[in-house]
Amino acid sequence: MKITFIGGGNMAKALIGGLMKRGYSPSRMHVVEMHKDKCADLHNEFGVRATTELAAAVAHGEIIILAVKPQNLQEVALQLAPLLEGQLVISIAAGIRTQDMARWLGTQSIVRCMPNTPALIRSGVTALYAMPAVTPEQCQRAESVLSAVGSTLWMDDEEMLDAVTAISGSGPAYVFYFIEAMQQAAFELGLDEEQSRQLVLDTFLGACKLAESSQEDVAKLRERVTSRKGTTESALLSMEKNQVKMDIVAAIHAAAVRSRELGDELGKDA
Ligand SMILES: NC(=O)C1=CN([C@@H]2O[C@H](COP(=O)(O)OP(=O)(O)OC[C@H]3O[C@@H](n4cnc5c(N)ncnc54)[C@H](OP(=O)(O)O)[C@@H]3O)[C@@H](O)[C@H]2O)C=CC1
Ligand SMILES: O=C(O)[C@@H]1CCC=N1
Repeated sequence: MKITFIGGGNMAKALIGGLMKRGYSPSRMHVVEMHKDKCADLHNEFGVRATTELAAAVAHGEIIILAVKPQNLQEVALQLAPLLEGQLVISIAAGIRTQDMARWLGTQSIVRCMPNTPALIRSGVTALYAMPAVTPEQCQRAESVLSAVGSTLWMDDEEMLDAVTAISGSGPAYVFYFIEAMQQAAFELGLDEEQSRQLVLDTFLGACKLAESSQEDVAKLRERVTSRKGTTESALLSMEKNQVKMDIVAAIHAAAVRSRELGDELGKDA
């Protein structure tokens, strides 16, 4: 399957890198990127053909992946519309609804999905939504691309993609933020950089593996770490006092609101 990415930024790179680790040949992937220096970087890093010219790259692709910022999507879709020859279009853009893309692109063969950056190491998770006109075979094609870089799940209700964006699309950033906080604390407590990296990352990996392998609720696993009058209790009491959990929940709601706002603001014709 030949894939053309429009937009060669962070997420396109994560998908290209992940697909290559899965064995996709770089010759099957073309990228249209508006910055010449980024085209050169993409070619040097992945060996893919990267160009500023839309037409030839679109003709090459059996699947077109829209990987530009939501703010650039309408412009790209309008340029793309006359070049399409029945290809499946997959959008990874946050917020932008399929009915708006269909109007701009002049096709209903559209799958909207939300991957995340761990796709680079084939540990991503992607939720997908297909417009009703997308055939089962096209759904299978979309799934085979995204499942090459991690797990996948289909959504019946497109609105749920705003929630997915807030949870797993943006989610790696929340995890990195927590890791940064723990590394700062480790440094302040006198551990060196290498020691903090090992202790913090192995703690995250170990806790996630334990949660994944356990049938129990994560709250139960947390309670098991928390000895009465012990160290964890002190930390968790401090977090509760500072409403850390409530703040995290509120922050994730803000991300979902932003996803819906992007759809409302950018879905209107300019
Ligand atoms: N980053 C992430 O973790 C995730 C991102 N997404 C979605 O993926 C999309 C891309 O995000 P991300 O990779 O982070 O963004 P980036 O800004 O890193 O990448 C987009 C690239 O496309 C370029 N571009 C803009 N207009 C055009 C055009 N007309 N033709 C070709 N290239 C163009 C941009 O240039 P310039 O910078 O000048 O605009 C930029 O280099 C977004 O819609 C985002 O919502 C989805 C899941 C996760
Ligand atoms: O921050 C963003 O808008 C994009 C979508 C999900 C992750 N990054």
